[in-house]
Amino acid sequence: MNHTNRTELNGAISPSGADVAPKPGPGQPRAGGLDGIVVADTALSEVDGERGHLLLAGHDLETLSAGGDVTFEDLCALLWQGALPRPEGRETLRAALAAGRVEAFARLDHLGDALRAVDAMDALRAAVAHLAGDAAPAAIAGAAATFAAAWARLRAGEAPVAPDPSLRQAEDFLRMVRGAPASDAEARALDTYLVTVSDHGMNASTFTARVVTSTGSDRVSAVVAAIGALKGPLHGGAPGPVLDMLDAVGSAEHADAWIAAELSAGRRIMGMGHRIYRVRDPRAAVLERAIERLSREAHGGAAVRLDLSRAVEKAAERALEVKHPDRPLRANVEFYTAVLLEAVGLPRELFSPTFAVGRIAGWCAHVDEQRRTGRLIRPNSRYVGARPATS
Ligand SMILES: CC(=O)SCCNC(=O)CCNC(=O)[C@H](O)C(C)(C)COP(=O)(O)OP(=O)(O)OC[C@H]1O[C@@H](n2cnc3c(N)ncnc32)[C@H](O)[C@@H]1OP(=O)(O)O
Ligand SMILES: O=C([O-])CC(=O)C(=O)O
Repeated sequence: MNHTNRTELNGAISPSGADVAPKPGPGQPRAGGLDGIVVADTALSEVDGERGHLLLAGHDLETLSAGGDVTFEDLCALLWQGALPRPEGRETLRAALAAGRVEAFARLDHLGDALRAVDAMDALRAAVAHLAGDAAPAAIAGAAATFAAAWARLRAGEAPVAPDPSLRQAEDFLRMVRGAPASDAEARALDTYLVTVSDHGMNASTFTARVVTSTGSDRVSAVVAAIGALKGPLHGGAPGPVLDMLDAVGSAEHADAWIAAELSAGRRIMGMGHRIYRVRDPRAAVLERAIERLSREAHGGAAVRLDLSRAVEKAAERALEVKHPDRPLRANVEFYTAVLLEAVGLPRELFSPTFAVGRIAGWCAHVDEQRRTGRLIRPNSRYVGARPATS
């Protein structure tokens, strides 16, 4: 490792190269998390953590999502082909994702016990692993929606619902999970969610997909590994626990006491904090607006949840500011993910797989970009174990 790289690694190794890990000062990154290290050039997304902006392939997320009519298919075109589609391109992608769902449904009886896993992310990981290694992005994305929905049906003791290839991914996913058509307002809210989580710089699961790709491995291996990374509670596993938290708090007047008890027990508040954002995650506001829109158009119940979540968010912000005055810990995307996905009628066990259904768009785009522009990703480690005794 050269001198520059030594200092880049979070200051974990001193500029002199000595094996000393200096204790980080207040607000300084700690060792081991690769904070601040650029591992790839990408044209897919930019996360501005200081100002709270997310750019998706040249489009500001807030602008992209403002009308609530950009679909997951549009976003796939943007990330996979570089531009939002014209109407006929939209139709091509809709058909490709629908074909992926239909092919996956035909495979359901050939997945061994994959869909009998107790955990939905275990099931999704095992089921996606059955796809052919270099399956096309739309085939993987469509299959993920079918597998996740089939898992939920089997878990509820019901038969999986066959896809309807005339529908777009968001409306068919809701239909396959719930066994009844979704309203237009619900499908549009889910589209906004899938678009919002589709890509996010070098997050842990995307990095995982790029590392796997960098070895020359195939697309499905990269996506399977990424699903494993997304599963963890510090990444895509947070929204289910956010809903558990809202249930446990119950009403706004209990929020401060509940948050204080969690923090004094040494637990983290799910849906709060972020590696990159030092302000509120801009996606939280986008999802909040989508929930408001949905509650105006269809679900009055979502408004009640929204009020409670805002109260809990404020209580968490206040308590975390006292506990970590040097480290802004604000709401991240997972906080309002929980409220939105509940409002469109998805069970909480399916929140992380639904995140994966959206993020697969980004993973597949990164796999292709890594193939085009990257090289083997292989950082260094520093040995701190025993050495043979010298005579
Ligand atoms: C899609 C996504 O992946 S968004 C993230 C979803 N995950 C969550 O919401 C889980 C809760 N949040 C967290 O655990 C963190 O904020 C993370 C993992 C998201 C980012 O963490 P990092 O940048 O690695 O910060 P790190 O883990 O170093 O934490 C810094 C300090 O803040 C504290 N902290 C960070 N987040 C939280 C939180 N949500 N609640 C309580 N304390 C927190 C840590 O305990 C640590 O305190 P210490 O210095 O006293 O040990
Ligand atoms: O960027 C991150 O580290 C986590 C995140 O918010 C995401 O993957 O959407």
